[in-house]
Amino acid sequence: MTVSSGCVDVRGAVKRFGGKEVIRSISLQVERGEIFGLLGPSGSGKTTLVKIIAGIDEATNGEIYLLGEKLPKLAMMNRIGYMAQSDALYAELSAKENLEFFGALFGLKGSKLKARMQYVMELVGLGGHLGRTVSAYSGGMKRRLSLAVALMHEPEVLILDEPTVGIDPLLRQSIWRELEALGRSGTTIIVTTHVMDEAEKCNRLGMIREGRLIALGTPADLKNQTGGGTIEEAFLRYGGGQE
Ligand SMILES: Nc1ncnc2c1ncn2[C@@H]1O[C@H](COP(=O)(O)OP(=O)(O)OP(=O)(O)O)[C@@H](O)[C@H]1O
Repeated sequence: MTVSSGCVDVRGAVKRFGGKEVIRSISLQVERGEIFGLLGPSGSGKTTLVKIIAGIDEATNGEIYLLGEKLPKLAMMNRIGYMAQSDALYAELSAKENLEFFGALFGLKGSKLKARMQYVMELVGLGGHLGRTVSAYSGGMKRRLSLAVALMHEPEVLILDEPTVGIDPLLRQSIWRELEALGRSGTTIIVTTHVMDEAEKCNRLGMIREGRLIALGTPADLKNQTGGGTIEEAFLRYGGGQE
């Protein structure tokens, strides 16, 4: 048996939908406690790749290891927090009921469940809105609640698909501070974005275009290698622009 290196180890991942190859042999490793950003234009394959890493979708070819285990593996779901691009919440229930439901799925109950609910809601700036029905939440509040849900069971690996869309700059900053703190405490974070200032906050970045990984490195390395401009310029230099 091959031993996988890193906390997340993607080896030659390929994904085809029908005849169309949307992930074209991507390999990358993410270390424990790293914040790894996937940057790329709309339709480049970011969501498809993170779904494969989260074990929600299966690669057509290639191997994915998470925390040393080869995917797919059902037991890994307890160790992963996944926040999808569209919010998977029960609109007719309150935030508290949503958190209780998802918490229960991960075996949380009693005082632990309650404490965790309070903690994650404070973290995303929704401390005062536990009792409110989700249908009365704004788009940004739903995003924040989705993040709170993903954090409920203290996952070792957190996979976030465009977590800050629709969230105002101030709260976005505070969420990023929390992500950085989670990273420092050992949580591994994979985040997709097309916001350049968020890309700057990642420890390392993978730039994706048309299903291919076109560059991989720290934001500073990627900028230096392309003449010291911005991340956006680096992305274009690596050939990341839209056709
Ligand atoms: N279930 C599916 N069936 C067929 N094609 C799909 C499916 N899911 C994704 N695709 C295609 O795969 C490609 C990559 O899509 P994906 O959603 O991964 O891109 P993305 O980089 O996350 O884009 P965005 O930033 O807009 O979310 C697109 O061409 C998309 O149409």
